[in-house]
Amino acid sequence: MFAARQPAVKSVLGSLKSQNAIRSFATATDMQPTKIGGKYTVTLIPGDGIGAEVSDSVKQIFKADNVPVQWEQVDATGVITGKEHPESLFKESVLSLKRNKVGLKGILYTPVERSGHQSFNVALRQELDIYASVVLIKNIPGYQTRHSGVDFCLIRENTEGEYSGLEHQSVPGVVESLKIVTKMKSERISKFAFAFAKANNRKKVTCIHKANIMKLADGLFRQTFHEVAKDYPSLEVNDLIVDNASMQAVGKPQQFDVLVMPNLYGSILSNIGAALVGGPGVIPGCNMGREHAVFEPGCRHVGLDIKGKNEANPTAMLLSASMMLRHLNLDDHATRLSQAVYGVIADGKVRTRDMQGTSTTQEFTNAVLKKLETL
Ligand SMILES: NC(=O)C1=CN([C@@H]2O[C@H](COP(=O)(O)OP(=O)(O)OC[C@H]3O[C@@H](n4cnc5c(N)ncnc54)[C@H](O)[C@@H]3O)[C@@H](O)[C@H]2O)C=CC1
Ligand SMILES: O=C(O)CCC(=O)C(=O)O
Ligand SMILES: [Mg+2]
Repeated sequence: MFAARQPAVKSVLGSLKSQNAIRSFATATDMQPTKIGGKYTVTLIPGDGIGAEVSDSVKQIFKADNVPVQWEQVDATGVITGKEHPESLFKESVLSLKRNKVGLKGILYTPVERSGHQSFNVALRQELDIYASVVLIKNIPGYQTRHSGVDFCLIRENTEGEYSGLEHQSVPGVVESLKIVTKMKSERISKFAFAFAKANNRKKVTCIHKANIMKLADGLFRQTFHEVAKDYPSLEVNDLIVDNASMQAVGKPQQFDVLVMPNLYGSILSNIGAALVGGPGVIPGCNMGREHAVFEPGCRHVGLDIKGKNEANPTAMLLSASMMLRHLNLDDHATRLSQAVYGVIADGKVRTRDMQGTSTTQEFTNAVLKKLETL
């Protein structure tokens, strides 16, 4: 069914093909978004930093293109203003996502200081069990970077590993930080990666780990990966230590196809991957679970330094929104949106500062709106 609806722009964004597979995987696991009066209700969490600006770009474009989505916006924040503790808004955003099953999200700020609260981004992924982070790293047509021929996909375990948040001080000056790796979660993320690779005609799945040092934790992840691999004999399989993988990603990224890894390595490699093809402002992503799907920029940066400056690149949020539309079976709107965004970048006249341009967020949005009229 999904193969028959291959989007016309697949040569522009091969990842759209991958998005079909993300959707088919999700659909197979019983996910039913809220739909009222022909419109999907989608939770929108703009997030902190540049979140409001890039979400506004999505809202303007959805409205102009008559996308049948109505937003249920929750202005959750990780910033403590002194007036109100952000916990209640965070809980509201989780409830909204549980109701609607589908969300579009910016990034919530997490204080670095010890007295600060836990990451709401991480808590949300754990609460909804959206266990598979999918980030697509692919050259953008018309935007030249050091490497061409980059096209790989990061599948990252999203709910445990180094992000378990379990730390304690045994005695003053000695801290233990627990990295949790379970057989069950290693198995399901490996299965997701292989199913994803097969559905997208990918050829190779690489497990990224540090099993030479973390023999028990990463050893379990790696061993489980190889056990699951036996069910997919048509796919090439290998594994790579994360340090080497980082070096290879910078030096020869064309060798990568689908990579599967524990949580922290996914954060690092998604940042390296972003830098390979255009930066944090252009990488879309999604977080898939059995029941919920939350779409968010793949590089996951809050961008407090450019908040309110009309400077942010909305591409990552727009392409995440396009992935979301495909997940909702709104393929035509999804394709129009990604085609318009890629078209504007390829034209080369309107680009934001992170892509060496001078255009503002709103000017980029206006250019996408104009491009949509031509499609
Ligand atoms: N209090 C403040 O004003 C600031 C605090 N921070 C600290 O940084 C932490 C989080 O920051 P990080 O994750 O390190 O990275 P980040 O959120 O600072 O982002 C990394 C870089 O990518 C840029 N960027 C991200 N998305 C972009 C987009 N769509 N378009 C253009 N540029 C984009 C940002 O402007 C920044 O230069 C915060 O938790 C905070 O501790 C960072 C900056 C300012
Ligand atoms: O939640 C946060 O504040 C940052 C987490 C992060 O770096 C990530 O999820 O990649
Ligand atoms: Mg990160």
